[in-house]
Amino acid sequence: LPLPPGPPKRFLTGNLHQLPTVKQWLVYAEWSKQYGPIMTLQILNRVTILITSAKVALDLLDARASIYSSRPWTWMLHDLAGNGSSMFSLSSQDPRFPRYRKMLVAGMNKRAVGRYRPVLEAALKEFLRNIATRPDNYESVLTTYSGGVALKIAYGYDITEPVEDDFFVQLIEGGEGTVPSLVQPFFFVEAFPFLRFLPKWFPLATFHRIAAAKKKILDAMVYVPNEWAKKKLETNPSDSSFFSEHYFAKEDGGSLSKTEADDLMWTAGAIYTGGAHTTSSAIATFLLLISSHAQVQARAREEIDRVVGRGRLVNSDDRAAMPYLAAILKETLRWAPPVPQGLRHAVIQDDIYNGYLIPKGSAVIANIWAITHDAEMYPKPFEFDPSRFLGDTPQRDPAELFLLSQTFLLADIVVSFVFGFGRRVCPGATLAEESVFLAAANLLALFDIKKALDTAGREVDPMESLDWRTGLVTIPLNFKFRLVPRSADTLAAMIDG
Ligand code: HEM
Repeated sequence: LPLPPGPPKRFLTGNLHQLPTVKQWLVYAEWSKQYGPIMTLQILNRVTILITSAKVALDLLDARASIYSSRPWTWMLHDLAGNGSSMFSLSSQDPRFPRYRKMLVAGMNKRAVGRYRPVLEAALKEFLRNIATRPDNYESVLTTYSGGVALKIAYGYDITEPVEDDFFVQLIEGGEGTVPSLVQPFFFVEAFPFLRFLPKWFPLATFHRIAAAKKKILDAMVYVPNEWAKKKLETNPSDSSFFSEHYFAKEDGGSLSKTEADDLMWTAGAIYTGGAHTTSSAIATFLLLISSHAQVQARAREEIDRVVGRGRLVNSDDRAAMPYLAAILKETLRWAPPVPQGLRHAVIQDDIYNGYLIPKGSAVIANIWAITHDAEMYPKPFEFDPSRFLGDTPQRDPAELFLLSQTFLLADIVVSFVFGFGRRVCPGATLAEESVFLAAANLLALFDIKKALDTAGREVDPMESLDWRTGLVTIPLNFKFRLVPRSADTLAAMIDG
């Protein structure tokens, strides 16, 4: 059977010459207009299947999740950079996979997230104080918010002031883009593994030097917080976090086995690294969109004032009473999904779909951005229109949570599109939605979110200079907005109190 169609290949190197280096999700979406919703990208002996429609993604990654939930193995990431034990890289057939997922799901499901409420509320106040004074620095302020929540939940770590000097914040910021830099460009060692025996000093062995530099960063992101958390628990065993709960979980009060300690290190690391940049991307997009859609903003604020009044911050219990804000957040995630091409899946056995062969071991990329911009499912996909999720015939929620049993998918949720697919669906989705809701609702409650002004005092369209970061997690770059407190007294009382 043939492979799915795709751009024409060259002898031996296949599509190497066409491999996009920036904003791949846009390029793949463009190709799909010519080659259809399932395509092949072949580089030497490595096959990648690109999916750009919801139907194909759900047919394969959800309906056939038992064979499509692995990760492609790469020499650079798994072997040379030593990241094979990470949750994000682990094969679905590895015996650690169900153990990791079980720990993460138990630690990040709805009930668990409810217990983290005080953490979220403290981080929220810190965030509101920071964004009020440094709106132009939104990227760093947002990373501190989402990274701070993740660090506190994972390890019980409190970010220190000034945040620019906080070692863990720097680790998060420095770690951004490390994994994509190992898997997105094509390294010849992937096709010719014997190259890994080249000595490290050999002039053509640049890949060795890249892998070694990235290994340092990736190791630091897991080992350093792990050692910090262990030390902290020696002096303060009552501290509560994902880490401490597992550290003291032995019924007989004994210490963890090597395997248990390793599992804990990698799962806590997954919360830290998974949570650091994703939520911040969604909130940045919210700021971009809401600052340029005054009517949507006014309607959302009216809803918040009606439900909460002006005397307190919005909290998680208010969420159910705010359908319009819920629609805005769905539309934000649809308009710019934070992980636009998802994480690569891999298929563990030969499969056949619509007369095409999907060979065992192929990487499978479901282009989430293309799916949420499919005009058949979301008419006028480039318009920001929260009302598409309201009324009698709402369009499909791109981040819908379905409750399923723990045993079936090793997650208590299956989420459509924005949070990924099948057995790899994002275990942090509930926490993410909660953190984004709190930030968005309170920004609206406390500030008029306006377009920035130029030197002549005219409003600047934030879309004019807009760009997007290339990487696993994207974020809108180079836009400006203004936060005008609705009442300076209320603001001070709420966020300092
Ligand atoms: C708006 C915020 C977020 C978005 C859009 C998002 C999206 C995603 C996506 C698309 C995947 C890949 C799923 C797949 O392979 O099909 C993923 C995986 C993952 N996410 Fe998230 N995520 C978000 C927030 C978070 C948070 C807050 C955490 C942790 C606290 C987290 C932890 C993880 C982990 C550990 C994985 C790997 C799961 C696995 O490999 O089995 N994410 N996320």
